[in-house]
Amino acid sequence: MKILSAPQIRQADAYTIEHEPIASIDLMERASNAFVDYFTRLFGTKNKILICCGTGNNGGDGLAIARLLSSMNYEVAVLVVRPNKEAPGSADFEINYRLLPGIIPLTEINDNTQVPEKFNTDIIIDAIFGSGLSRPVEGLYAFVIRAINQSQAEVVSVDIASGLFCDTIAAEGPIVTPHMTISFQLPKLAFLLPENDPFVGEWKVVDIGLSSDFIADQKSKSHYVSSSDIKKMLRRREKYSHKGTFGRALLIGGSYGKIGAIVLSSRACLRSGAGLLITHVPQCGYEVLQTAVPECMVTTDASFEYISELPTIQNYQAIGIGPGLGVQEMSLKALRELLKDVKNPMVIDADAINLIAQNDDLIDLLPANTILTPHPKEFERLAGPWENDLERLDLQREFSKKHEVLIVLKGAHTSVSTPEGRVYFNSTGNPGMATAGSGDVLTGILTGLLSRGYSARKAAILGVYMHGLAGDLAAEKLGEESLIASDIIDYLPHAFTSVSAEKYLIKKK
Ligand SMILES: NC(=O)C1=CN([C@@H]2O[C@H](COP(=O)(O)OP(=O)(O)OC[C@H]3O[C@@H](n4cnc5c(N)ncnc54)[C@H](OP(=O)(O)O)[C@@H]3O)[C@@H](O)[C@H]2O)[C@H](O)CC1
Ligand SMILES: [K+]
Repeated sequence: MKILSAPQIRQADAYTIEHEPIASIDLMERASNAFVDYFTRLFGTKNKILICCGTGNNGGDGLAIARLLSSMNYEVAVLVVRPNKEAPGSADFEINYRLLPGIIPLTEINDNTQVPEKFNTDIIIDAIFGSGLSRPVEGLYAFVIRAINQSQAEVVSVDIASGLFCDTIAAEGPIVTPHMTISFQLPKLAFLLPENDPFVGEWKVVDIGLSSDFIADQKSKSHYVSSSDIKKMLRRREKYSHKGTFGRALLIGGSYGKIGAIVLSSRACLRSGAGLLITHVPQCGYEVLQTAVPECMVTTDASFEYISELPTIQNYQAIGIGPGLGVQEMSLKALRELLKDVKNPMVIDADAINLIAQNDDLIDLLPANTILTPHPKEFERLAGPWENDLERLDLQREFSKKHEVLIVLKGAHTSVSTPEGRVYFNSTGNPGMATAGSGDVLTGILTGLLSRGYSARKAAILGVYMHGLAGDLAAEKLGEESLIASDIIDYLPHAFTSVSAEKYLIKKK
């Protein structure tokens, strides 16, 4: 799913009005109906609702939503914020203003003295500003937004929190801090920047039927990975296949006290479809691996405690290195040798990333399209510091372009950047997955998918999605609090089957 900028969204709006064709007031009605449809699934008629409206089209939506909810027996009141008494609202705001039934209490606020300290209601629907915000909020609007934020009510924003820009980090000036945002058609970039989290809350995108042709034609550097994107990517295991067909994978890692990391990667790699897995560990890991993962073959290093040398690396479709590796001098030497010899894209994680960050010569040795999977601290070691999330995103894109690698920056909505400078935000996963070993599992999945013959871009997007989906399915059963990395592996089969089952059902129809 593409992420469009605020001007592109405005153009999509105009294009739809002209080419569907549909009157702009009817498009507003469609958007308001889509909002109400989702809202009424969450909140019953017992709630007292206050709808705070600006006088642009976001406010117009607010008025239409008030009318629709009132017709469904919700107890609704409307507050219009209009600093200049004489200034008319947008054309569609004014139409909906005239259509507002008399039974809905309507208050207009024109100056600061009229703003209550806080609002006494169960739910506030925030429709002051939407995608048309053009500058930070001040004056009367700021007073109202502060009162909204101080209220005990559940706050639901229409399209985007009032005061938040669609395409960037939070500006100066007050911004509504909603519990939920119900947004139109496409996610906004602002929803995916962690520091905006207080101004987004939970979010849901509802379809309002903007032209899909127009959206398909738009250029966008940012994408939100949806389940339908994933269904298109997932391959079927062919009937006439054998374990060689699915590729040979090699994992390198583990050190004394950290063999568990490479065990997790190995198990996840096999669960992600690798035909054959060889895991290279220091001698202390031999028995552990053979016992914990009987499906993989194990080669051992000359060293007992650390990786100090390379195994044979020919004939592998994919190599992953890093989990549990440590940053010993001898492991650095082995990594350097590996990077000099290897030709295919690899997966680089954990201490292998740290070693690359500490040794400037290594980054240029990485084969094109190698996937690196840093968490933010590791990425900072690689690419340097940033001021805010938007800068971090730019840094990630630039790093990928400059070094021709994919960066999987782990976190909520893990972002995958490609050498072309595109960024794909993941839509699965939960806070329960912030647990020891979760990253080792991801490395195994990515190595497994690469060995299956997926391109690096597809392996990264698909792998991150499946990792998150397995975590979500595990959390559904086990809860987020107790989730451990092994649970993610245990639920990987369910993740793959849930996506592929849907995919093949669609194909058969
Ligand atoms: N395509 C869609 O998704 C649809 C969206 N709809 C809804 O429309 C809004 C966008 O509406 P728009 O009228 O463009 O913008 P807003 O309602 O957000 O606000 C515009 C007015 O507010 C003024 N403004 C902007 N920033 C400030 C500020 N900081 N202080 C005071 N006033 C401000 C702006 O004035 P300018 O001076 O900038 O011209 C406008 O007067 C979208 O979010 C959806 O909710 C449609 O209903 C359906 C299709
Ligand atoms: K809003």
